[in-house]
Amino acid sequence: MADNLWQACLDALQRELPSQQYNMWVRPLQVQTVNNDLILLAPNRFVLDWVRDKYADRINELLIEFAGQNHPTLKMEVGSKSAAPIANPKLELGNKTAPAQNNHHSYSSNQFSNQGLNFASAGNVSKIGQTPPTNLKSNLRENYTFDNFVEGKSNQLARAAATQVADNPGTAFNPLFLYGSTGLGKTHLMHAVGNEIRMRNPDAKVVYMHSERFVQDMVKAIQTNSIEEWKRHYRSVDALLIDDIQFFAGKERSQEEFFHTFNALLEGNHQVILTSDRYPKEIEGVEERLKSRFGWGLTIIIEPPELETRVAILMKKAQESNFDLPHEVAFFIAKRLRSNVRDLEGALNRVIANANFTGKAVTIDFAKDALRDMLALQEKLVTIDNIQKTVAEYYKIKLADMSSKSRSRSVARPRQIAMALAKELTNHSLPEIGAAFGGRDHTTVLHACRKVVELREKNHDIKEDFSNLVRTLSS
Ligand SMILES: Nc1ncnc2c1ncn2[C@@H]1O[C@H](COP(=O)(O)OP(=O)(O)OP(=O)(O)O)[C@@H](O)[C@H]1O
Repeated sequence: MADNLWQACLDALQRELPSQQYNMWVRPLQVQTVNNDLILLAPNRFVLDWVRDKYADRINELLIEFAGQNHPTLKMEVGSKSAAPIANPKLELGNKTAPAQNNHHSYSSNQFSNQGLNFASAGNVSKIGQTPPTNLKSNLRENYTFDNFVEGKSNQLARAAATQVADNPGTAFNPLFLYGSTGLGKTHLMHAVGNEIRMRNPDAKVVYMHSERFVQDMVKAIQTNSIEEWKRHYRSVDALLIDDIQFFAGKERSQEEFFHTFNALLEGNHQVILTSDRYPKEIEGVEERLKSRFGWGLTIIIEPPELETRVAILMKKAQESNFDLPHEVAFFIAKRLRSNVRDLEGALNRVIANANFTGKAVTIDFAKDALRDMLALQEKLVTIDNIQKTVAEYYKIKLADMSSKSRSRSVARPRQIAMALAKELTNHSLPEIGAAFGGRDHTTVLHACRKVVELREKNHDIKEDFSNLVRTLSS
């Protein structure tokens, strides 16, 4: 009965939530009933807090909807139905038979435990019956940590997933696939996981590698007749981090080797983390079977950071460099440079260098001057014209509808989105934007901007449309 009721809730949540959120937070929950309590068991505190915060209200509504007056009381606890410490093959240390294929949808009792148990054993797995790697360097960049990764809406899920993986390597989400445009922190997060794993278990073999380097290494191994050894080395690591896997495109032999390495690692519950500049299915020139395997764990996008996060990143980076960056200057830079954290960093470094060199006070005018060419480039990239064309194409409406008087929803909504984008992505004033949209009043633009903020909160499709458009326009 409770199972049916929970299943109905699950079905509804699956329809309502973006799949990655559903897979990440809702799917791992187990249900138990005691008297008239419906107890959701979360695998750890982190998931519990998140679900309680974000989804408990909605779950309650669904319970009332499906069970009516006598609906059970919703409770949440950390725990698991199958309390017996089984199910995690990594704990069976002497066992060399391959464990069942890891699948991110099947969570076992101790997969999410924060005890580090899984990992301690993962470290041992590579020592059993295998030659320890001798020539694989970890290549981890120590300065990419969770501590100095600034969290915002755009990267919150990715960061949370990365934290889970660092807590439970090999079992939480395997592989973890992070994708998004260039310079948004994918590499940083990947190293942060690696560093965290190493911090907890200094013996862990964590190897970071750019995919191009992986290919080069493999070619070299073939040339020197050492491919077998090469394979053994890769397959014995506890965590393999491969960056920018879109560079595998067209390299069939490397894909083949990677496919086998990847399977071996997953089967042994060793962690794999991958990044790419696009969604796995969209990577051209990579075999279907490999792409589909990329999606076995958890696939998460990192979006361009919103204004507040951009300001926070600048302030944090300035602080790390012991540079006193006035808040309004950070705000000015963040407002002008929108698409990419790497550019933000570049801008900040330039301001710091100029300030040190000239000894002048750091004001908005100073920053304007120091960043003149960067700002000019950005201005040229995003124009209202461009926004109107892109949005019209995206929604398959006529460009003329951007300025028309039509109030039909199919036209008015895209027009409002285009106005909001113009406000967000250009430096035009509200009256200027109104003028460009068929001579509308600035209050109409303001209304559109507010409406779009509201819609992005409530409506997943619009949220996604908006992000897609920002990405297209900013890249
Ligand atoms: N949220 C963040 N907080 C702090 N620094 C960040 C954040 N996001 C990105 N950065 C910094 O921005 C720079 C670029 O990030 P990174 O190299 O991780 O991007 P990427 O997404 O891997 O890009 P590419 O696809 O080009 O490899 C790095 O120096 C990184 O530290």
